[in-house]
Amino acid sequence: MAGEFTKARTMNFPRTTVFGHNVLEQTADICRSLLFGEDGIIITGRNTYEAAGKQVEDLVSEHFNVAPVFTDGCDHDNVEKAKAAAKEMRSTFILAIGGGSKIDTAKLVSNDLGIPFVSIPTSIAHDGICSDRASMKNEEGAPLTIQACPPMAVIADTGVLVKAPYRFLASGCADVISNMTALKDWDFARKIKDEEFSTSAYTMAHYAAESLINNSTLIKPGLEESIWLVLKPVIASGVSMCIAGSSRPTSGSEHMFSHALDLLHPGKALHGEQCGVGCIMMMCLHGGDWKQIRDALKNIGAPTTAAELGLSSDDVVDALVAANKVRKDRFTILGENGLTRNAALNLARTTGVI
Ligand SMILES: NC(=O)C1=CN([C@@H]2O[C@H](COP(=O)(O)OP(=O)(O)OC[C@H]3O[C@@H](n4cnc5c(N)ncnc54)[C@H](OP(=O)(O)O)[C@@H]3O)[C@@H](O)[C@H]2O)C=CC1
Ligand SMILES: O=C(CO)COP(=O)(O)O
Ligand SMILES: [Zn+2]
Repeated sequence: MAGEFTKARTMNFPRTTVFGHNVLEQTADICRSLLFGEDGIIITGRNTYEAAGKQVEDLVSEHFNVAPVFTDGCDHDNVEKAKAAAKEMRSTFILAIGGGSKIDTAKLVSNDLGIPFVSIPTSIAHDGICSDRASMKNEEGAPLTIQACPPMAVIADTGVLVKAPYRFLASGCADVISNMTALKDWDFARKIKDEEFSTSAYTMAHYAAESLINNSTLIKPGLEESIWLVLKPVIASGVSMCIAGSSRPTSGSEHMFSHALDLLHPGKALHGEQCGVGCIMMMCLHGGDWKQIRDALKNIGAPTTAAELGLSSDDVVDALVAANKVRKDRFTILGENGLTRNAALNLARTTGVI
């Protein structure tokens, strides 16, 4: 006889996602349609205020009373600073205008204070612009991923994004392409460990990565059309995490390699760039088409070698050996014991990473 049915899930998604040319101009209307109260804060940075923050402030101030709060990276002090400003302003909403650090700060403030936020990216260096997960640094500077709120709305203006340094876009593409090995790891963990699995999250994350691989020759610097091609997969990748209720569809052994690099050799390369190179190597371990991953990254202009990441051969081998210890509860192709130094060296050499 079947047991009692006990399954239950909550999925939180962005309610409105607007992207394309000049969509920034819709910000006030979107805030009004979401029935935001009168007062709000803008979490932004010095560069990103210039790139879009000031424009948004001007656009919404006819209807709302908003004040910018300038933050740096997403850490405890910056989150507390933004929280204090939101409380002082009796803020009923937050506009996060910037890269991942500003959007992640807003996710945490929104979660802690129970007020909605709008994600207005000025660059797309990874797939966190519309996900419900925030990445912050702990007191030792080590990265920490926290379940938080997804944005109530995403407003991604291709005219703004095309002006950001191209390196960010290439990194964002690499982060999404790296879903390919995260998904193989997830399938592997389902088979070996009977891990909970979501076909819908899998399919969405896979579509996102495949679409960027297929369009890789069309993604170029200075082209608004390229941003357009990248946005939907990036959003889909974020939504796949909201469906799964974890980063499982988008973060596997390749992300563990990147997290290991952040711990051992911080600040050398961007998150997505590291995940892309990790994906080449982990795809080889899975026995998959790693050359397809490498070629797509090359077409886009993302790094495919240690040297392009600013790393030595030893740095890469160290991170490969450490990768399985980064998140022990996430089973991947690296297994429980990880790679030996020799195996790591062979893998990095075989794939031309070193
Ligand atoms: N939530 C998630 O899933 C993930 C989150 N992360 C987190 O995201 C953060 C990194 O995010 P990332 O997006 O790389 O960038 P950041 O928010 O750190 O921004 C990087 C730099 O780029 C500048 N910048 C951004 N947009 C523009 C623009 N249009 N023109 C000129 N300069 C610009 C920023 O300026 P300014 O100083 O004004 O902000 C900043 O100096 C880290 O905190 C990391 O931990 C990483 C991976 C996944
Ligand atoms: O970067 C992510 C997805 O691209 C999130 O992954 P983590 O949960 O490993 O931080
Ligand atoms: Zn990532």
